[in-house]
Amino acid sequence: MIELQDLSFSYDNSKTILNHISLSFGAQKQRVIGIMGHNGSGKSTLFLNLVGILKPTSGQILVDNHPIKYNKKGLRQLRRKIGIVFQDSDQQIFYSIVKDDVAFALRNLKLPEEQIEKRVEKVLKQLDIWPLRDKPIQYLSGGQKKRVAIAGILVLNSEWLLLDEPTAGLDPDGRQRMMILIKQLVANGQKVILSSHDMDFMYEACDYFYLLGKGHIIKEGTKDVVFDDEEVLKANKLNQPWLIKLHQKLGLPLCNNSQELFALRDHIHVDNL
Ligand SMILES: Nc1ncnc2c1ncn2[C@@H]1O[C@H](COP(=O)(O)OP(=O)(O)OP(=O)(O)O)[C@@H](O)[C@H]1O
Repeated sequence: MIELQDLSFSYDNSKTILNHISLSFGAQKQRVIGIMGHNGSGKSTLFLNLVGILKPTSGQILVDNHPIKYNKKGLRQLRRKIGIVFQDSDQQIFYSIVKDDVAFALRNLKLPEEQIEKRVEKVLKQLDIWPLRDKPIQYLSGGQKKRVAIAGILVLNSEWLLLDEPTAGLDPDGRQRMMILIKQLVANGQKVILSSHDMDFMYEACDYFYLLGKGHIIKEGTKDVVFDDEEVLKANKLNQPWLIKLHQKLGLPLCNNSQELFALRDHIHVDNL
């Protein structure tokens, strides 16, 4: 469990980005947690606090009941527990060749080379980038780079994965692959925290949500609770997911995804269309 206790953060003293936030990720056995908020609401800042790159101005973060330690050893332990995939893949790609980049963190951990090769191969195949293994990273597309960045974190097999805008810049196929990957991670027992402006993606991928605005958690809950109020979403520059709109405006059952909705087609009747 990751617990934020009265956490505040500001980059300089002029503006508080996160303001006395207390919450527990994973307390209710959620597997995929969505952080929503408009541009500049502090989602990435929150993620950077969770992985110890930024340190709270006040308050603290506990991981499995232990406060984060900001020394070298403490941060190394934290990285094995919580992995982050940044919004901008270039921020976390170091090596020039795909397979070396993905192996980087494992080599730092001084694992046996044979084990490293096996883990790298498994992850590259899982993400469908095995054929790119010997390619220099600078020749990859944005979507391919994103997958390399994800691979570099997946090999660590951390309990928690933070995905900051994982669908940004991806085509519909890449978006669909990302959804499948999240489901695979959950099936593998891992937990995910993700942020995105793609409300339809968030709706389908996540089982619990936090809406961040003006430094506070404005709303939290399951999809039926958090997407219920269109005005609150609008005020935070977010759209209602289309499945919620169909439910609210046409009285259709609230479905978790399009397949669930289409499976109902013989049983639903829409008046006044
Ligand atoms: N390194 C920094 N120094 C000073 N201010 C920063 C820094 N990084 C971010 N900020 C400010 O902190 C606020 C929150 O930014 P952050 O990137 O966390 O928001 P976000 O919700 O992730 O936004 P987006 O949806 O655009 O990715 C913004 O006002 C931003 O300008």
